[in-house]
Amino acid sequence: MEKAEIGLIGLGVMGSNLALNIAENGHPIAVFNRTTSRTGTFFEAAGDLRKMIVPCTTLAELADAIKPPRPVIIMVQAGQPVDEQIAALREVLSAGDIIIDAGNANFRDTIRRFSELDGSGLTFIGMGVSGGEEGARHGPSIMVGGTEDSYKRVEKILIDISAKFEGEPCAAWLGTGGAGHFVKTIHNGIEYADMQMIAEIYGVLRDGLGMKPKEIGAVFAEWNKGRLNSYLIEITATVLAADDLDTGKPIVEMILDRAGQKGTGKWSVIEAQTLGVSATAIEAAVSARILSSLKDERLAAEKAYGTGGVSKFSGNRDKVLHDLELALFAGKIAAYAQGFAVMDAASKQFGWNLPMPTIAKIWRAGCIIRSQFLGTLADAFEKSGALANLLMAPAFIEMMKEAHPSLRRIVAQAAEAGLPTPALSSALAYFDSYRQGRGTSNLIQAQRDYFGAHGFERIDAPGAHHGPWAGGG
Ligand SMILES: NC(=O)C1=CN([C@@H]2O[C@H](COP(=O)(O)OP(=O)(O)OC[C@H]3O[C@@H](n4cnc5c(N)ncnc54)[C@H](OP(=O)(O)O)[C@@H]3O)[C@@H](O)[C@H]2O)C=CC1
Ligand SMILES: O=C(CO)[C@H](O)[C@H](O)COP(=O)(O)O
Repeated sequence: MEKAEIGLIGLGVMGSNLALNIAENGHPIAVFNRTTSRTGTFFEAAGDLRKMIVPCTTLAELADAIKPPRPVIIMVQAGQPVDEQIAALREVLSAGDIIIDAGNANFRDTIRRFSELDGSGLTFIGMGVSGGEEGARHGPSIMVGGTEDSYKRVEKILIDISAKFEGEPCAAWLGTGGAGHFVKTIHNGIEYADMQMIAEIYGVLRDGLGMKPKEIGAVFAEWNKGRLNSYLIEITATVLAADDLDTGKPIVEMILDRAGQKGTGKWSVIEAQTLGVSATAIEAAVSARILSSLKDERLAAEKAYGTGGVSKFSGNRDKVLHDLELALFAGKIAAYAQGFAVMDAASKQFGWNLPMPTIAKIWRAGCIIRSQFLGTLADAFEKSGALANLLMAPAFIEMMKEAHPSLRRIVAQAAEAGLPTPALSSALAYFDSYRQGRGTSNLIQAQRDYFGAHGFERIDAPGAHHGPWAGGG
């Protein structure tokens, strides 16, 4: 076989599928994995695609198998392993070659890696990839950060392997430096919020309405035909309908209620706070995963407090179901408004000039949060240009006006019933705070001035002022 066009390190879930995707799209690829037996197993299982794949047992072999200038994708665990692979690649690559980190890197690490590679002659790209195993194999959403020129050098391969939405590729250059990994991080933050709000609605259906998994699955399947149409709603319906092969019981009932997390949700929240952007639904989703991990404490607390006060939902069931659908939709709007506000602030802070309509468009297919809603969102950004907040786009004002009364009823009834809805409640509080022209921070300012002489602004005169308590705090 002629030399490969590209190399890939890391044949785990994502790397192996990306490699097959690249090969299937007609690009010969050289592959390497730390545990070499995995490379052999991968190659054996590649079937007809073997003719497009060069399995390598050392990085020197990998470098030698690729036609210069050599692009090499690193798809390993984020963090130290990426630094180790970059250091090892520097020994075997030469000027003009391109290192592409395609894992879920912290964008601050990506920025550091750009500066560490500066002057080395090597080009670096930090690239977010979403879509899980299936996306990697058949078309992920690809978010590229680096110079536009370096993107151009690998654009053909990335476009070929990406998901397509009505023929449009879901891969794009988004900005310099850490832009691609930042956008992927916020994608995941939104993913956390989407998943948490779906889980909260599942909780209301299970504990508030007493429904069984298959019935709940049918509700989600029905919702998937409407405004909530999305990959996450679709898989929720599928998961709820599935039975455990060992016990024959619904599989969800056999799964421990303790959610894992690898860091991107937490990074979203840290960056939102650092940038001074309110992202309460995402914060609540990360916190909910943290609380979920305290299984033993939660069991002890249930024993201490009992479940007294936890009651069923009342009222007409069809009406409650309709409210739940709209509540989830309203919560989704608030979470996306927050995620895009965080990206807007980061774009300004880091000078990325992030293209919001493009981001919404490349998330319409391939990625975990793909949905019909993202098309509406892309339209809103295209029509409105720069938006202070998605909640101010005319189409979203209309949608939120219709949906927020349902969110209010569901959050209120869930609170009465003793059912936790942290992300939905936070989304509602965010919306109510955002649309409240006269808030309550005047009192906070008065308190701050009282105890710390911090001063406050007056509504009727410019400048800094102190209250009549000055000197007495
Ligand atoms: N799974 C998913 O849905 C998604 C994952 N990602 C990101 O993609 C990246 C890879 O994830 P995924 O494929 O799921 O992970 P896996 O656990 O399936 O595979 C991890 C890979 O990393 C390699 N690796 C781990 N540590 C080292 C090291 N110190 N040096 C060299 N290689 C190492 C492993 O090699 P070995 O076989 O030798 O252990 C293996 O090839 C991560 O950054 C992840 O966050 C991004 C989008 C979706
Ligand atoms: O990037 C992804 C999806 O977009 C990965 O699946 C990621 O692992 C999800 O995050 P976490 O493991 O923290 O739930």
